[in-house]
Amino acid sequence: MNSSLNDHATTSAVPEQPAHHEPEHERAAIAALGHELRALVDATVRTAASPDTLHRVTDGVRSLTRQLTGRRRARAEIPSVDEFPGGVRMYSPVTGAGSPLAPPMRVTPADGGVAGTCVLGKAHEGPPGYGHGGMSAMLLDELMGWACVAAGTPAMTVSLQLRYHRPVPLDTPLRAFAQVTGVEDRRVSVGGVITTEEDHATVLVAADGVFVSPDPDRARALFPSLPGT
Ligand SMILES: CCCCCCCCCCCCCCCC(=O)SCCNC(=O)CCNC(=O)[C@H](O)C(C)(C)COP(=O)(O)OP(=O)(O)OC[C@H]1O[C@@H](n2cnc3c(N)ncnc32)[C@H](O)[C@@H]1OP(=O)(O)O
Repeated sequence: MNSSLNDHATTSAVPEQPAHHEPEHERAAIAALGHELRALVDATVRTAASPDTLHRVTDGVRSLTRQLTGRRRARAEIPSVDEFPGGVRMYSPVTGAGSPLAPPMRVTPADGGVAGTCVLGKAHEGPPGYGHGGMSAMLLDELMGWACVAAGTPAMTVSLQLRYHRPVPLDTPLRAFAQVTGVEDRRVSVGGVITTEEDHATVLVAADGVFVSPDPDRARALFPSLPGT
C-alpha cells in the first residue's frame, strides 16, 4: 500500500499549493477532507455493491489519491497545524479531524479529568454490531494521555490494563472519561472508563494505566522537531 501511495506522490495531476496558509484555514480544509474520507470508509465497509461498482469506485479513488501531490511529511515531523504535546492533532487516529481512521473523539475538560465523546462505526467493528477491543483500548489510551496533559504532566503510556465488562455498541453516542490518580516523580497513574452517553453508570470498559514523562534527553531524541527540545 505504501509503495503505491509513494508512486502516486510522484505523479503531479494538479499544481502544487503554496506552502503557507492561515492555520485555521488549513485545519478547515484538512477536516473537510477527513470528513469525506470517513464517509467513504463508512460506505466502503457497509456497501453491498456489485464487483463492477467496486472496480469503478476503485478507479475513482486511485485517481483522487494521485491528486494529493507535493511534499510529504517526514516520519517524525510535527505538522505545522498541530499543537504538540497537549493540543490539536489533526491526524490523530483517535481525535484527528483530518484522519480517515478516527471516530473522531472530541475531548473536553470534565470533573477533575477529561471526557471524550464519539460514535464508533462499522469500520471499528469487532464482534458483529460492537466495537473492536483494540479500538476501546486506543480511545482510552489517547484520552488517558490527554488526562496527563491536563494535569500538567505530558507522558507516554508504559503500561495499560483493560477490563472489558460489556460490549461497546456501534452507532451509539459514547462517553469516555479519564483522570490522573497519582503522580510519583515522572510516573503518572491514570484511570479511564467508557460508557454510553445515555448511561454513565454502566461501565463498558475500564482501564488503569501507567504513563511516564520522558526525561529531557529522551524527549529530545524521540521528538527532534518539537520546539524547545
Ligand atoms: C516535552 C515532551 C513531552 C513528551 C510527552 C509525550 C506526549 C505524547 C502524547 C502522544 C499522544 C498520546 C497517545 C496516547 C499515549 C500513547 O500511545 S504513547 C505511545 C505508546 N508508548 C510508548 O511508545 C512509550 C515507550 N516507552 C518509552 O519510550 C520509554 O519508556 C519512556 C516513556 C520514554 C520513558 O523512558 P525514560 O525517560 O528513559 O524513563 P525510564 O527511566 O525508563 O523510566 C522512568 C520511570 O518509569 C518507570 N517505568 C518504566 N516503565 C514502567 C512500567 N511499564 N510500569 C511501571 N513503571 C515503569 C521506571 O521504572 C522509572 O522509574 P524509577 O526507576 O525512576 O523509579
